[in-house]
Amino acid sequence: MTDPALHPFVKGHGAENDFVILPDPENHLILTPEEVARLCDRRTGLGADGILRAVRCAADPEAITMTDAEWFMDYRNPDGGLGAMCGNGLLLLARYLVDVGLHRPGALLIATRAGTRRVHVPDDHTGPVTIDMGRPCLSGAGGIEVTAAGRTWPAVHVDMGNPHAVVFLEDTALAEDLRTAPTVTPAAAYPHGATVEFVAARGPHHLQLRVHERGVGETRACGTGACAAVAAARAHQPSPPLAVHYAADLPGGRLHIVVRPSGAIDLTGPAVITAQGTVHLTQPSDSKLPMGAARTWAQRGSGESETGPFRGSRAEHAQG
Ligand SMILES: N[C@H](CCC[C@H](N)C(=O)O)C(=O)O
Repeated sequence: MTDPALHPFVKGHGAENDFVILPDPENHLILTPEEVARLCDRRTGLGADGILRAVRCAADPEAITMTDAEWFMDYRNPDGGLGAMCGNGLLLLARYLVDVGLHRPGALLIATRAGTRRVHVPDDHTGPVTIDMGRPCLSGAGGIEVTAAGRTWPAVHVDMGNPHAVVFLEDTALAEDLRTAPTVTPAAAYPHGATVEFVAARGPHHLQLRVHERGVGETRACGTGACAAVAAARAHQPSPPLAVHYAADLPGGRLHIVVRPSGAIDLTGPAVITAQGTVHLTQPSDSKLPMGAARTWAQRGSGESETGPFRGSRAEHAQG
């Protein structure tokens, strides 16, 4: 008899920005803020910069009316808050869906609270993944300031589907200790908080970043943050006649940003699955999935599963 509170999970990261994926195709799980905080705790839980619940849009009456995507990324911050959009998380979720045969490699649409994003996943299970992140929005509050380590700097507001305040420094070390959240003013401009990027230019198309993420803390990398930094760096430039490639170096690794003539931004980065298993959920799902149903990682690529929760062949999901 399986414990109904046990649920399959997959762990992974993009440039060391790490996440727990909870497959929940039929939208059964009830994730409370307390459950999310416990799962993300690096001692009492699995440890992560966020939770990605993967839900078939067909199982969410609201989602199915708003998107052509087959899957919805329900992103949660470790403080228990809902997240609208997560670049590194979306890279990882797309890799997971392709690697376990739930979607064919190539282009796939994934719905988020910030809208639907088109993702490209190579069929080699290891190469970098790319997201069309859409156009950044720099309009909105002016006079943004960020205070950290007792110093205050002007900042550029960028919306990537989630809010960012970007500070340019000679050296990112000047931000000093980011274990305390920077203060962003005016507070009214960010009623639900903001992710703060500290950026140093290392070349005309090469940025170095440190990021303090809303609801998380300082992370090793931030996909939407890297895009926001590039958008802020180009705040006074017109869209380029040809695509422009930026390298964004973060403590956890390099992300690649391409600014297209349309003004839309592509994010390309690594997506590495590191573990799978089962986890005890204190809010047991009413899932019908017997524990043994967890699609094993070893089955990836076959597309066939006798027991997986997402039964069916790769061909069946090919229409996805
Ligand atoms: N925690 C932030 C989002 C950061 C997402 C970051 N991990 C990324 O890769 O984009 C928020 O609540 O807006």
